[in-house]
Amino acid sequence: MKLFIDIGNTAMKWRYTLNGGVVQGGCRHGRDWAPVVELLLAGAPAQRLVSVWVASVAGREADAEVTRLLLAATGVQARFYYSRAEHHGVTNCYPEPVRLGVDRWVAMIEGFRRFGPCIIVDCGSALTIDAVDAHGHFMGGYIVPGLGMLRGALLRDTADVHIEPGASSLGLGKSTGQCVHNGLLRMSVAFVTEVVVELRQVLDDTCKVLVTGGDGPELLEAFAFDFEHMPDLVLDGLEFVAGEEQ
Ligand SMILES: Nc1ncnc2c1ncn2[C@@H]1O[C@H](COP(=O)(O)OP(=O)(O)O)[C@@H](O)[C@H]1O
Ligand SMILES: CC(C)(COP(=O)(O)O)[C@@H](O)C(=O)NCCC(=O)O
Ligand SMILES: [K+]
Repeated sequence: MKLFIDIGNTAMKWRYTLNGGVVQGGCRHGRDWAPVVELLLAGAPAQRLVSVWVASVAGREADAEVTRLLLAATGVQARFYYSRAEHHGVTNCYPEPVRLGVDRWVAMIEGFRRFGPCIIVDCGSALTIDAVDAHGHFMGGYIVPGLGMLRGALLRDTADVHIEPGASSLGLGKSTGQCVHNGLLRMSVAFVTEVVVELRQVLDDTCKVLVTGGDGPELLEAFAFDFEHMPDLVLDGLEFVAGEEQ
């Protein structure tokens, strides 16, 4: 049985693969790693764990702690995949390739492998948009705060903005909560839409747009362009690149 883990800045997502079967889970981690690893292991199928591969953007301290916890509990040494200059036909445009978030990198490799040129929208703690052309060149991307971060900033930096959870739409808000939810949704959707429209003039107007990330379901309701919702794109990419490593 193999274990693949995607550690972002808000949530940890995991996937066990065992002779054809797949068991997945995920939760917000709050950077409290012990209970999250415990939860991850509690959901493990009763099979011998042979390998653990991790794609993490949570920082080296988090990586070391998760590695320690997994080793103590399973005896297996977690292996970390990091962004690089080129892999599986995708070339990295960063001057220092390893600085590119590995979640973005493995998503690009998976997207290019399956669709060729693609635009990847990851609605995570940060909202990222990345473009890969027909030659596998990572053209570049954008990093902006995700919906959770935007709401948090408004709450933290204002005295009278109190946000109750609520559905969001693109319409004018008629309460503080609605003004915030709808405003942040509209701002995020407008940004993504403008970039997609522009990139589809450069890449190809049928270029696939792949939407992933925890806030994906909320944003894609409002997208007016066609897209593929691929909530497991990062885990899919990690499983692919890990499978090719010895
Ligand atoms: N289990 C969860 N319950 C509610 N919201 C979540 C959950 N996990 C993630 N989110 C929301 O999704 C966003 C994070 O997306 P995700 O892609 O899961 O995280 P990461 O950035 O850690 O990869 C945040 O805005 C957060 O509010
Ligand atoms: C941009 C990110 C924070 C997104 O991570 P997430 O929202 O999934 O937590 C992550 O890809 C990252 O830490 N990147 C490193 C900087 C870069 O990609 O340029
Ligand atoms: K992510």
